[in-house]
Amino acid sequence: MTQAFRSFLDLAGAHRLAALVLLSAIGAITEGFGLVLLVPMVGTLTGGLALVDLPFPLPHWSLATLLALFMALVVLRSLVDMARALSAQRLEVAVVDELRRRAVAALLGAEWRTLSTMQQSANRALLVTSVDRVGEAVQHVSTLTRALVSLLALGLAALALSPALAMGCMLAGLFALAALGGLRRKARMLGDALSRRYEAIYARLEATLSALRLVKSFSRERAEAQSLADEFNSMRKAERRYLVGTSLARAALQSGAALALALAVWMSVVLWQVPAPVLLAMTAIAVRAVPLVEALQSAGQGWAHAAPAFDDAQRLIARAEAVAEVPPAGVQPRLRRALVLDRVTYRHTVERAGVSDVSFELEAGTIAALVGPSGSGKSTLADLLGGLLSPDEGQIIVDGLSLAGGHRNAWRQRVAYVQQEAMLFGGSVRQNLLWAQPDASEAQLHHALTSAAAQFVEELPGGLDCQLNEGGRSLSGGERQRIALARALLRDPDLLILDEATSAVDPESELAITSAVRRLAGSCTILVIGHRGALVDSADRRISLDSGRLVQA
Ligand SMILES: Nc1ncnc2c1ncn2[C@@H]1O[C@H](COP(=O)(O)OP(=O)(O)OP(=O)(O)O)[C@@H](O)[C@H]1O
Repeated sequence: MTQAFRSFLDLAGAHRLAALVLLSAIGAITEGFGLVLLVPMVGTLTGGLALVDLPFPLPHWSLATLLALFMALVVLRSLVDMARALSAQRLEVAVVDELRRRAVAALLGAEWRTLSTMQQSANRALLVTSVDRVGEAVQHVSTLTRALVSLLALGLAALALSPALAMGCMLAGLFALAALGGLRRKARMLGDALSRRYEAIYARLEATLSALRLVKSFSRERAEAQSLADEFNSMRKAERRYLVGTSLARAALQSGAALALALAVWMSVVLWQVPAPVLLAMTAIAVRAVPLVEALQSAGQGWAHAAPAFDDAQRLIARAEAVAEVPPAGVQPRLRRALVLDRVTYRHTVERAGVSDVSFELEAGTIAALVGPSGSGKSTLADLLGGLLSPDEGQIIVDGLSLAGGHRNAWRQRVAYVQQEAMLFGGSVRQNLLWAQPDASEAQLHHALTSAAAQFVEELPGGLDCQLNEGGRSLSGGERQRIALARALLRDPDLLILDEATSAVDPESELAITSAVRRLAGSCTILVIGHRGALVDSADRRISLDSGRLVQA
């Protein structure tokens, strides 16, 4: 059993699979029974019933009774078919939703160390496109189930009517499916290639759309449009190659089936003198079976083509779960005395240290400026202090409590972070603020805005309810930074990390923010990362890094 099929079984749940198989079986039995009924019907019509010699007794019902029974079977079958289609759809939704839920939960629960190195465009491709392809794969499993069960029922009906003929037809069908196995394997390869194409398209799209300003100012519109078109073309080619495979299989099966049917009719009439009512019912069974064999082949190819999406999703889940964070500890660290770094070393890669052997103590309620040249390890140190990263060596201690295991995760709830590229969400200013503190009162929102020198919000159309577009791009960089600061303040943090948080504001706003931040000193410990400016100058002390090492504390 392949890995993809194992994950399908795991996600589908036994009761949903059982419902699907049961409904397919009822549908198939009804159909098989209806086809067998053709024998007494045709026999009654032609008067040839006496010639029919079957291993089971045939009912001598009137034509009206037979037709009524036939009708009842057709109605029953269409109702069962409807229920089966609904059950297949429920199965698809359940598998897709569960897979997406697991992937999102695994991603969000993973350590920042791994998350920060993942290619997020590949994750986006996976969560949107691959998961949809998983939906297709599930549809193929439903089709396979229905086709297999129907063929089984038709096979039994055929065996009951004419064992020799039935065996011959079954062998021909099996031979055809085996001969087309290569196309199923090819579909799997093409499915893998398609996954890679989707990842490339997402990466390309994301690069272009997030750099539109750059694209326009460098007059790269045509070149970007061309490279996007090239990506889409290679995806279309991958899709077309798969389509060629399925069309080829259908054509081969149809031609093979016509030949097999002609041969079977000839042998039945000339060699075995099969009575006309039986021959007619057998032909009806064969005519019904051929599209089912086709469905089996095309669903097999479809499954093989879509199954790599299952593997991709499971790979992501396994990778993220392998680095799952320890859940937050029950005891939440609080910073009321001191935050201590004790010989802390963090390596981004084996040969690349972010910070090395750093030790200092930060007194609670003070403002510290973390300075140093570009690449000296400031952001790495901020991520360590904020509980996003854990040291490879040494430890970080908050009021005597080491931030190891679940304590580091719990500590993050006491930290607020404002980064240089202030990240706002599409929606109102109010929604952006409440995101950090959902139960904040109106007064708290206004107070946070005032503390962050962001009173300009009151002047925006709608004030707090002013709608921002994606990423808050309808505001200037400085305005975004001040709203981001207000959002951070709403968390009432023990540690506030300001990573170049005033880089985009004008001198007047910087002074306003600096005095607001100074007012916070005492109630909150503040780490200001930057090179220069009023905020850095206002700090109580400077912690200076160079090449990941402490040069002043
Ligand atoms: N994900 C990563 N993988 C590998 N190396 C990394 C990674 N992130 C940072 N580094 C390296 O770690 C070192 C410290 O980087 P860091 O971002 O902490 O510096 P910084 O002082 O904040 O720089 P800047 O002022 O330019 O933002 C640099 O040499 C950087 O190239």
